Amino acid sequence: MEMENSRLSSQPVLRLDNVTKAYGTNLILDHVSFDVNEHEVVALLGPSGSGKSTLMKCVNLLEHVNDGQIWLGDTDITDPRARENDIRARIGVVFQQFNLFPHMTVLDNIILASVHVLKKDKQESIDKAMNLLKRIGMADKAKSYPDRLSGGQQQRVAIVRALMTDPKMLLLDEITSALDPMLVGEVLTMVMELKEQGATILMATHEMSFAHKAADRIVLLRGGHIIENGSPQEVMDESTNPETQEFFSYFRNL
Ligand SMILES: Nc1ncnc2c1ncn2[C@@H]1O[C@H](COP(=O)(O)OP(=O)(O)OP(=O)(O)O)[C@@H](O)[C@H]1O
Repeated sequence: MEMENSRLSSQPVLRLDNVTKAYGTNLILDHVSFDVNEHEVVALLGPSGSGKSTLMKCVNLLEHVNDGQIWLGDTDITDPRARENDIRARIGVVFQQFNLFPHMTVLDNIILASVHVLKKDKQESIDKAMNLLKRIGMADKAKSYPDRLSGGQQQRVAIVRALMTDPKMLLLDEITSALDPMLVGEVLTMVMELKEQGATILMATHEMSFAHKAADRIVLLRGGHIIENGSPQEVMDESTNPETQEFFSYFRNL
């Protein structure tokens, strides 16, 4: 029994095991394996078209893998018997485009899944949402509609919404890419605060200096393969792999 417990406690929150994904004959992810451990922030980097979004979609069950497994704790979420709603509640997802419903207030957007999918008590959900909004200084926007908010505020509301189900981890897919550069900072500050509070995060990003500062580990994807998996220092500063150097020099020269 003790053995069993120690095995469970060292289990990663997310494990990709030889994940392979093709669109038709176009192989996008070729036996991709890596872990995200508890309280770890992992930045998924790679050139445009390298498969970052596809990988994120496979983890969020928006796409099916062709081969390999994705484990969320001890659940194989690629198993067709896995319950999609249960899994989605355990992973908080934020995408590049703010996906708030325009016809609903900020508060209604935030409590929607909690009340209608998880069937939580409405008042409890409202209290929780208001607490989260207070923490990011946006309680006064609860009754506003999304189009009255800046892009940065909308994205922070989307993060709050993702936190409502107390997910095991957050999946952040290019969450600052559609933002005016002036508004990127406030969203990244919120991600940094979540890291400091111990959140487990997998984020695809083009913000290299943020990845260097915030990530515990960098996973670099190229041509459907992981070519690096190490600390920001190892991967971004010290790697001698020419493909890695070429990728980061492109960003340094921007
Ligand atoms: N639904 C789809 N059907 C067919 N091909 C697709 C589909 N979605 C993505 N692709 C292809 O898969 C490859 C990887 O795309 P993906 O969006 O995952 O890359 P990415 O690394 O996220 O790129 P970016 O940094 O530009 O967002 C691309 O060649 C893309 O054209």
